[in-house]
Amino acid sequence: MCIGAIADDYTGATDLAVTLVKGGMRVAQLFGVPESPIDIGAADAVVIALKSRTIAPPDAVAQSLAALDWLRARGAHQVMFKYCSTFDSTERGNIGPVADALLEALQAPLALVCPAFPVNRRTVYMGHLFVGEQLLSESPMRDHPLTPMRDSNLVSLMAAQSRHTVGLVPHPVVARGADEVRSAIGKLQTDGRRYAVLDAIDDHDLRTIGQAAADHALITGGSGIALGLPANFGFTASDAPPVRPEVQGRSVVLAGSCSTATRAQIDHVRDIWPNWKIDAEALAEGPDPCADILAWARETPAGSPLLIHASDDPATVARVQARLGADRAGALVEQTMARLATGLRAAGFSRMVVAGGETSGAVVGALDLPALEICGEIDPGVPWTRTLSGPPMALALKSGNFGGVDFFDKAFKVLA
Ligand SMILES: Nc1ncnc2c1ncn2[C@@H]1O[C@H](COP(=O)(O)OP(=O)(O)O)[C@@H](O)[C@H]1O
Ligand SMILES: O=C(O)[C@@H](O)C(=O)COP(=O)(O)O
Repeated sequence: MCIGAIADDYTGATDLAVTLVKGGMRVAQLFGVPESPIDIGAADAVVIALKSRTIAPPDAVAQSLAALDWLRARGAHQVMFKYCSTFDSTERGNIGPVADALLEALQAPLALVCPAFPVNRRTVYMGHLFVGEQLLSESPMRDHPLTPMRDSNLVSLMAAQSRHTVGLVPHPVVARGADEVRSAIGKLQTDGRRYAVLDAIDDHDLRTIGQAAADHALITGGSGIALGLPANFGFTASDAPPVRPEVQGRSVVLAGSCSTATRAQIDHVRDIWPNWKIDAEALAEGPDPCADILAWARETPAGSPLLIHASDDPATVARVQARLGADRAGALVEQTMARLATGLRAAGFSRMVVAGGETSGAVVGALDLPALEICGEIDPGVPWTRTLSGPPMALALKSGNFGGVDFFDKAFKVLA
């Protein structure tokens, strides 16, 4: 195994997996650390997806170290810790604590920090993370239900979460190529820094950084930083046609993401597709709406995909959270989505798009899927996947802010 990756959520894991597949690698994507022997075939890279982004930091560290042990026991040459391209985290973590634990376990002198993903307009300049034209802290990510991002400076964000010191390799150095990057990293190391934030504003920068990181034991970042990694192991970009999951059945979108992109995608189909809006606040009082929603789904004519969503605008989410608490509100919606997913699968909905990282974690957990095969990409960072066990299903786990406005429609058209 050339690369062993640990992703802090399920959508992020498929995002990384498809990047490595496009780089020419055979990739196995697993959910959680396997508890029993699992066949990873001739995988060049294994991505272990955890749902560790917003859990208590000690739990995130323990799960990540267990994943690291599993990957190292199978010969992983280089380890990547994948987190969100918008650095989704809180002051207590979990990016810093997990990175620290991995750094120490691997006895790595320093690890790179680079969430840039330019194709989805996440760039890093002078250590500051931008989403499109806006600083992260001025983007809609400042109102994320679980990880509101109110600072854009990756050096200070990482320093606040980590026990170690953090330096910067600024863009003018990255633009001068891999040798300059290596030497800047060496200087930071000599100064006692254990993390280097790297600027990257386009894919060329990311390939430079990947090249400079060839002998690093640990790399941390978004999927963008993985663009340059397969080449270090002799892989060349795949020109194989995208695999289409050949799965028959009805189509449904389950959306628990309240991100701007998902809300626009919902608006795009809401007047066309049969849809059901889950009232997050009402979930606390009951009754459980799942039976009614499943009956509605079964009775709705099969001609169109269905949309089931809890997504709301920031002001409404804030009101619900003020009443229920952010964690409880999130958990109630996630548990509802999880129950719906199993009921929908049983009712023949075997083509499913799930919008939202935490939501995807809850759904995949309920469907009890140990692994997925990565198929063709729908929009950057979001592939179709196919189940490898149990009833055949095509699943697309969509990061909240990924995908064009017509993503839902486009996803099912690809399968038609
Ligand atoms: N109406 C709502 N009110 C409060 N929380 C909500 C609502 N709808 C969804 N949520 C929660 O918001 C969180 C969204 O996170 P996630 O699924 O990771 O989406 P994203 O990928 O956009 O970050 C989930 O925990 C979800 O259950
Ligand atoms: O890096 C990214 O932006 C994604 O791969 C990702 O991790 C997104 O997380 P969610 O928006 O919570 O799905």
